Amino acid sequence: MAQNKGAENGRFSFTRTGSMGRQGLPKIQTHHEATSEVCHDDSGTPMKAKTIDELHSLQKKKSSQPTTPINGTQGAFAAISEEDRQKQQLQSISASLASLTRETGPKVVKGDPATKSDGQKATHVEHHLYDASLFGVSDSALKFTHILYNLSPAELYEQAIKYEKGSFITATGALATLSGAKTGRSPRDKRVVKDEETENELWWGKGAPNIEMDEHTFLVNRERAVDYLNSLDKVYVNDQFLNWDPEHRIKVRIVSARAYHSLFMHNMCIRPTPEELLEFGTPDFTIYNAGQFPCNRYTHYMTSSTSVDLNLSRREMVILGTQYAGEMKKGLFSVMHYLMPKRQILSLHSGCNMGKDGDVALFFGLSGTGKTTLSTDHNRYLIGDDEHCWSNNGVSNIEGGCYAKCIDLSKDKEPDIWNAIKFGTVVENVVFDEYTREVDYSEKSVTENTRAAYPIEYIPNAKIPCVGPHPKNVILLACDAFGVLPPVSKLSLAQTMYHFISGYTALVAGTEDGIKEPQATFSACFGAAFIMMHPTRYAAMLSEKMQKHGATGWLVNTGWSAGRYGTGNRIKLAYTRKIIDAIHSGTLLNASYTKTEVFGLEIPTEIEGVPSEILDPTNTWSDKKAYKDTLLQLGGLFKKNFEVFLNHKIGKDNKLTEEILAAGPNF
Ligand SMILES: Nc1ncnc2c1ncn2[C@@H]1O[C@H](COP(=O)(O)OP(=O)(O)O)[C@@H](O)[C@H]1O
Ligand SMILES: C=C(OP(=O)(O)O)C(=O)O
Ligand SMILES: [Ca+2]
Ligand SMILES: [Mn+2]
Repeated sequence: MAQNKGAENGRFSFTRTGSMGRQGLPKIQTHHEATSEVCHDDSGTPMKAKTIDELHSLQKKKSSQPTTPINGTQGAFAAISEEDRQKQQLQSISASLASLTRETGPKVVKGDPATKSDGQKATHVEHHLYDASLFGVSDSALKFTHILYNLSPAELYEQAIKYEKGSFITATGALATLSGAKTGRSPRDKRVVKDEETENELWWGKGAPNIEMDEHTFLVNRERAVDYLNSLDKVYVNDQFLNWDPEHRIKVRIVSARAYHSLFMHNMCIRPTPEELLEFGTPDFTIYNAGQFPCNRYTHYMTSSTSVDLNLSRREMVILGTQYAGEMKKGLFSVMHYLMPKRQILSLHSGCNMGKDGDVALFFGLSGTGKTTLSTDHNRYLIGDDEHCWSNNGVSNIEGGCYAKCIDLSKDKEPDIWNAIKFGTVVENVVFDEYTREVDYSEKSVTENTRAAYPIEYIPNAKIPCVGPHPKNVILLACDAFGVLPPVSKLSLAQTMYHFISGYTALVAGTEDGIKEPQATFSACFGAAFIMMHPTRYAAMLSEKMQKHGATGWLVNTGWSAGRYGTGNRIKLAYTRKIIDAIHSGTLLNASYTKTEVFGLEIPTEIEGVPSEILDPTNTWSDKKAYKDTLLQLGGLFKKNFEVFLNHKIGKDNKLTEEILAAGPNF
């Protein structure tokens, strides 16, 4: 080891006597008091390793995660040996990957095929439905499928960097990756199996997000995905949880072909402890993500190469032809939108945070309206940014992570999100400097829908466990591209319901395939793409809960002001934050209000930190006639959209239904 103490203490000297000296260059003498002529390059304790392989083996300590048996456990696995437990786990995974038609296969084995010893020594299981000797085997039953089970982020980084083109480590340690041809969700390619159970329970037909497919076609696609996955050398399996409410926790298994997908779900779902993983058993729901492989266009119901198929009775989802990871997260959200209401629990497409005094706020809104940005608030505890449940126990986050948009992300305006983009975080489709690997968040060259997925604990004031008491404020976020909705209005319960059912916003570019510029849209319950039952079912639950717990509804326009998209400008985030602060603190509840025409919205006359003139849109438009025309245009769109809900009852009696109808625009 060099003992160079630096030039300033004069311990090394240049001499002209060394071999280099003959060529005119001085010899650097790196040891101070030379005691012998022999140069030792090593003065520490002798090496334990004799070979480089032995040396490498010293690097790794036996892992405590996730396979350590717990001593003295009372659980179901306490009595069985570690080997048996591993075998049971593999059998469960093998069952997940089994073909529904072939008699044998797959042979699954744990571990990376690249690590020689794993394939030979590790436990492996073979799936037999019948006696294989009677039926003969296919080639697919002869090979091993290696299972990379609940790998750690570091291991997934190594996998991604080694095997997945487009994977890089950014300057802050995040894993940059590409989602391929699809950089947003494909709602038109979503299919839901219509069977005896779902035919009557789900929302079908005009306006519904559920496009039907039959059970048989689902199985065709399932087989396609399973065969594809088994044809690979290795697949990733994540066993994780959804919902922080322990009473209503769901076990999910995600089988995927990419380390990117595995790390994404590691971040987005709730991560089991090693003890919880030991007792995981059979999952409640399984995703087969074969996203690199297209669906077969000759298959019934297929209208493109992409298909995202949900089978609620089988509790399975199949993904073909899209690698956009958001499909998995939002697919599971759809499942929760089915399972939770059946248990009288309201599932919500909303962000959620809590003040120091325990006041909880929900932030409803479609993609890009500000759920993530506004729920991530340095002065409040973050419960979650996107998917929640509201039960008799209060609120709980469904997920274990956040999925933030990062287009134009700035350290100043969104410091907590900025700082969460570090080791472990997946950043999708961002552009970075080739040399420094600094991400350029303003770059849209891959897509406008650039994203960061990080575990919720990367936000410093995350509330763990992610649960809270009943909400006090229900904030409906609309990004109004017409620029006529006021920055904030206080809503009556009937108005809250009207706007909740309408779900108005402008779709901004990116999150859904094909959207290039803001476009007015109505999406019931601020999440029509994910709800499974009729919107009035969720609305009735929301109104019942808001009434019972005395929550106040608000409509916040995070979109345009002083003109529509193109002429006006987006409301400054700093102002929206001040508005939200005033809602949380309670000062806005007691402010003085005036009523707007057409929409009949109560708007405050002043808010601390916000210029009063912007609070009423009539002030900000220079062309008053254009304002009135645009206002009426939007009002007309609302009316037209609401027509399909006119003959649906909400709640127990007709009173609320009538009030809701009257709470829309009047002109
Ligand atoms: N006034 C505003 N309020 C909220 N977000 C704003 C505002 N102005 C610009 N933005 C930007 O809009 C985006 C909102 O996205 P995000 O919070 O991820 O939406 P969601 O979680 O609802 O999909 C962020 O990129 C944010 O920086
Ligand atoms: C991930 C998504 O959620 P959001 O845009 O609401 O954050 C999405 O809609 O694909
Ligand atoms: Ca979000
Ligand atoms: Mn969302």
